[in-house]
Amino acid sequence: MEANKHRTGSVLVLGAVASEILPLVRRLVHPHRETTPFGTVWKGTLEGVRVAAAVTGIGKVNAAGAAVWLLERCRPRMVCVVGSAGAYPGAPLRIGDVLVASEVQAGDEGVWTSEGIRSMRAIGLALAHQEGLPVFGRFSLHQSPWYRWVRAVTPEGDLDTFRLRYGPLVTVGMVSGDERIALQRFSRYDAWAEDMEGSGVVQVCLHYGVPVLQCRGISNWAGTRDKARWRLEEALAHCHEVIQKWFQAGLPLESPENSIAVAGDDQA
Ligand SMILES: O=C(O)c1cccc(C(=O)CC[C@H]2O[C@@H](n3cnc4c(=O)[nH]cnc43)[C@H](O)[C@@H]2O)c1
Repeated sequence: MEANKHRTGSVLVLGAVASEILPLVRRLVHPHRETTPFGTVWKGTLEGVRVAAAVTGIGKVNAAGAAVWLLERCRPRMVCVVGSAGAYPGAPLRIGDVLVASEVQAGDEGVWTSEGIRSMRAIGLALAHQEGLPVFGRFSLHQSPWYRWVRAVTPEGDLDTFRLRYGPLVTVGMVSGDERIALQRFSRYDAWAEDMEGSGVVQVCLHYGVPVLQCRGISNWAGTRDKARWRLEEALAHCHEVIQKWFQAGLPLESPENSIAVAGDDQA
């Protein structure tokens, strides 16, 4: 609490379904609930930081729509997407790990011909622009001061019961339905895990110039449809453990750039 006593600005946290957001809502001081066209948003404070925590609905259209609606109204200093993801077999992840996205790919966009799939970059169509430069299907997050700050306060490695990893995610409209598709996607995208919302939110945030992070607990192997083999609750609990550490470390809402060295020193 002390670290954030004089902080201004708010953080917008987005999750597709209630179970991805409620662990955070339970920690909010004086939560106030509102309804949006996309779902519910709770507003309150956490560790002295104003937070809007919203359920968006599944898929990138719902997530992007909710992001626009809330960005317009809440004007947050930064956005954080939370939830679960399916790890690709072969990726350096275990079920229960937490993956913070170093980049998010828009996995559905491109051209699909009989000869194969061509990416947005290959066909020269930009999805957005950043500092005047075209951004195709890969949104890189690792250059942002926020990403560097979270890496400093929660370094990659073993925590008590799981591992925290920083690496690439891909967002897809159709989830991998079997291991063959999951393996194909692992080699096509060079991503470690897939989700269904991330790129939609990241793309919207790029248009608004608002920094964004994505933190997901690995609940399953992509391609595994049998929910009995998923560890959703555990993955979400671990994801929220990581987010909680960021709040406790005093999210640097004004200037993450100036706080990186300090955060790094804290880990020494
Ligand atoms: O019914 C299925 O076969 C099936 C397979 C994968 C995912 C689902 C979902 O309903 C996912 C909902 C939710 O969770 C995220 N998520 C978690 N694991 C995965 C995955 O392996 N592939 C894609 N998304 C995943 C996703 O972001 C959704 O919000 C159903």
